[in-house]
Amino acid sequence: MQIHLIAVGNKMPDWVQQGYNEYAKRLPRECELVLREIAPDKRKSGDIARIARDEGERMLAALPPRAHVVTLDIPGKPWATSDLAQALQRWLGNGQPVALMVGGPEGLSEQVKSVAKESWSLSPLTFPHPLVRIVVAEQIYRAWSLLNHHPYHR
Ligand SMILES: C[S@@+](CC[C@H](N)C(=O)[O-])C[C@H]1O[C@@H](n2cnc3c(N)ncnc32)[C@H](O)[C@@H]1O
Repeated sequence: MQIHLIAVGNKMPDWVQQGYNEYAKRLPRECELVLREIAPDKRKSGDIARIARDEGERMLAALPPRAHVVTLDIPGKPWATSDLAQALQRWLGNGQPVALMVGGPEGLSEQVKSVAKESWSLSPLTFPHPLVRIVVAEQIYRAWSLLNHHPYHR
C-alpha cells in the first residue's frame, strides 16, 4: 500500500526535508509514504478563500485513483498512537491507496474537507505546515512499529 502525503508547500528548507526523510525512509515498501508537494498560491492578493480553494483544487488533482482521503485538521479526531495503529491496519487491509491531506497557512478548502472519509487532529495546537509533514511521517512510522512489534515504539 502507498500512503500519499499531499501537502501544500514546496522549496522547503533542508531541516524540513531531512526531518521528513528521516522517518519516511524507514517505512517498508508495503507501507510506503509518498510525498506530493503542492505549490502554494502567491499570497499577494490577500484573498484567503480563493487561495485555499485554488490550493485545494490542486490537492484534489493530485489524488491517486480510489484514494481513501484523510484530512489533517485541528478539529479532527485526536488519535492516540494505538488508534492510529488501528487505522493503519485497517488502511493496509482495505486495498485502497490512502491520501493524507495537509493544508497551507490558510488551511484546507471546504472541497477537500468534503471528500474526506476521516479527519485526524495531531493536537488542539496549530502547527506550521512544514512541521506537520515531519510529525505525520514520524507517527506513521511509530504506528507501523507498534503493529510490527519493532522496538522503536515503547
Ligand atoms: C498553519 S495550519 C493552517 C491553519 C488554519 N488557520 C486552519 O485552521 O487550518 C496548516 C495546515 O497544517 C495542518 N495542521 C496544523 N496543525 C494541525 C493539528 N494540530 N492537527 C492536524 N493538522 C494540523 C492542517 O492540515 C492545516 O491546514
